[in-house]
Amino acid sequence: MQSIASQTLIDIHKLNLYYGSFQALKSVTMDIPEKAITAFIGPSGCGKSTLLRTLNRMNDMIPNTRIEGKITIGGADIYSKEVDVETLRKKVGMVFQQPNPFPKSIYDNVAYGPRLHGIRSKQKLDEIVETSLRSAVLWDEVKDYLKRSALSLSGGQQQRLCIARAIAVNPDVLLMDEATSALDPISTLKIEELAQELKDKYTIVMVTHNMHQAARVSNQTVFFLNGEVVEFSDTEKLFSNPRDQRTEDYISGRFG
Ligand SMILES: Nc1ncnc2c1ncn2[C@@H]1O[C@H](COP(=O)(O)OP(=O)(O)OP(=O)(O)O)[C@@H](O)[C@H]1O
Repeated sequence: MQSIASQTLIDIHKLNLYYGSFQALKSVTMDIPEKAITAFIGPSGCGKSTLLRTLNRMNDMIPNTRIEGKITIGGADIYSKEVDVETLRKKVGMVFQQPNPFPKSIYDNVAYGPRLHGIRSKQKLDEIVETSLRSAVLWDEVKDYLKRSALSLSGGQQQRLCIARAIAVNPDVLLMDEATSALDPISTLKIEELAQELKDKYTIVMVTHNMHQAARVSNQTVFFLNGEVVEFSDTEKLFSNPRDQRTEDYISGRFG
């Protein structure tokens, strides 16, 4: 992927995160550019998902979690007391490893967020549902079945529905936590292509176990080890000419 020069949207500064007495993130500092795909890679347990969860405060839901340091998104401190977490999560949507549509119709899944945020007009909701499903490249497959249960869709379709549901509330950021690891290769490819399209409008941060996916899809890659950032580079550079020996060992398959 060619890197694109763009502005920082997410600024993480000296972030420490503790689960009880265990320190899972150690002085993590990075600038994540807007409208690009940033991938987090590293061996199991290195803190990728933990860091991703801090970006929309999903870690608030985990007991005994404590953080130090600062994260700003678009200049606003997301851990400040004034922040309304629901509003933050609207702006910073998330897609998980297992597709998790609600046991509702396809339409109601996408309309859920907009309704929650006060949109009542049927015409407006129809419009949002169509646009979101089109953006998630699912519209053509489901347009005649919008009343059907979301659970009747295939895993790959369900994941695209979850992306449509996240898009429907007009976020700035999309977090993807191993969003393709439960999918077959063709569905995976579709999500990767979709991410490429979505990055023109959204800032995407993805955790992936699959280095090839990071290399194929992302503009920037961050390599983590034991809760620390080892290297943050343009993806092409990180995979072709890593700065750190540990990155080289990891990408060449010597561990992890
Ligand atoms: N809820 C929790 N309570 C206690 N420790 C946790 C919790 N969640 C994660 N950890 C620990 O924090 C460390 C980082 O975990 P995290 O899930 O962020 O890693 P990861 O790089 O995403 O791993 P994986 O690739 O296996 O998903 C691990 O040692 C993990 O055991």
